[in-house]
Amino acid sequence: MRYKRQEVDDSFQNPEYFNFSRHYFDYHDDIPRSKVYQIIRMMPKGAALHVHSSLMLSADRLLKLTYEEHLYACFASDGLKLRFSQAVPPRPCPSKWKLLSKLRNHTKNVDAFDEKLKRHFTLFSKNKKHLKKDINHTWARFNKICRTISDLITYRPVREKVFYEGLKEFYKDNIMYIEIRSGLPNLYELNGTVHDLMFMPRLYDRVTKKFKQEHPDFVGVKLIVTKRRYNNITDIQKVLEVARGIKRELPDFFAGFDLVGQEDLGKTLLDFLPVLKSADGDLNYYFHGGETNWFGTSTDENLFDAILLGTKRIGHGYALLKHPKLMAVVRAKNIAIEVNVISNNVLSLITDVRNHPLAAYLAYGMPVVLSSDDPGAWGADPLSHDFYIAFVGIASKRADLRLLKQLIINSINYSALDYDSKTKMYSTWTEMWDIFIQKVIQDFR
Ligand SMILES: O=c1[nH]cnc2c1ncn2[C@@H]1O[C@H](CO)[C@@H](O)[C@H]1O
Repeated sequence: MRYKRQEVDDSFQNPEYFNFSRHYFDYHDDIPRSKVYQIIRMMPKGAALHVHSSLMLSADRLLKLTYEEHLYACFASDGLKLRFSQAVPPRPCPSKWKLLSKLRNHTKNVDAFDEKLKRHFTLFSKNKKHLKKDINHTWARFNKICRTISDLITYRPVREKVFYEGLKEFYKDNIMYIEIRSGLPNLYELNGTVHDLMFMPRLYDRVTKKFKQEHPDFVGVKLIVTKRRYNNITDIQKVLEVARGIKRELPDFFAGFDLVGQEDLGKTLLDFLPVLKSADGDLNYYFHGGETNWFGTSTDENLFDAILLGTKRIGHGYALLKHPKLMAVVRAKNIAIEVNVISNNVLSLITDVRNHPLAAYLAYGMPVVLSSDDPGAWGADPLSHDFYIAFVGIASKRADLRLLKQLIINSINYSALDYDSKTKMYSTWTEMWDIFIQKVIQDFR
């Protein structure tokens, strides 16, 4: 049984639906019709502090970029491979590299072709079959998507557009400031030139400055350098050196370092302790920690090491609720938990959003910020969908605008901005908030 459209906001709370699991995918198409959502969309949202830059942009926009010239495609059993090239790419392809423009021209139904292509850019699917599979299966699908998108956007001209367009989508969602996580790939040009690792942060910094010039009320972007946690300790050591280099060259743009990828299957912080510890204070950490629904595993125990290593915030912190002593430490040390509800739902940690520990974190008054992780891959707005699900599906029914306001203030407070920038951002945001409230009163009375 499905709820009626107009009941979408209430349906989370309606006892009639208590027996039905509330997966984000069930609500996805109805969310934009909700009045609460429309208000949240208009709301000035402060900062998005947990976002992977390669998955910021919507699948629709990515699809448009596949219309760029010189794009070759290879449909392989382990996913779609893409490469911009003047001639057939020298990379191996189990089938055959083909120009995407030619494939598209030869198809009878371009819309159907594009719709199918888009499925390689998003985990969102109305087909629930895969929801019955386990976390590792979901992650395997997700990793495929990450690889295909990464292929598309490692081409320098496309990456510039992706980032600019991504900023635009965030700005339109009324976000003023973003902390992006990026693994710094080596970008390439059509003539085969491959850029060094410093090229990406410089490009991001330059595009941000241009965007800021064109949107003076946008506060900016900072970078958290990442490396996948299946790498070995030497790789981590190398990227920490690169991170130090970025910090020296772009001190205002650089925020810190993090490890990414499926935490359950990857290496632990403890595995990298010798190199992470030697960084002693010269780099700020923003570690993922406890992105698991297991208990007593190396993944939830990563939380101990993240905190001992002085992490400024904790990415996800899903398993923190099972560690009351750590909860107390997190509160005492004022370490924000970066909650990404939709991500946890889509990546199979929970099948029903109401079971998210965010409810308890809010009830206990824990320092929480809401973010969206990979909104492009979820078919979600940059922050609005996450705010909507958190507000309507997880927070107390008695919660009101004050909760939303507090979460936004937290996002400013726990950002990597310096004190003066936070103060300035807060005062601009307050003005925007007042205008927003007036508009809500006018439009939704
Ligand atoms: O929820 C998450 N936890 C850990 N890593 C993630 C998550 N979402 C995305 N990434 C990682 O960010 C990179 C983007 O290309 C990928 O390495 C992906 O695994």
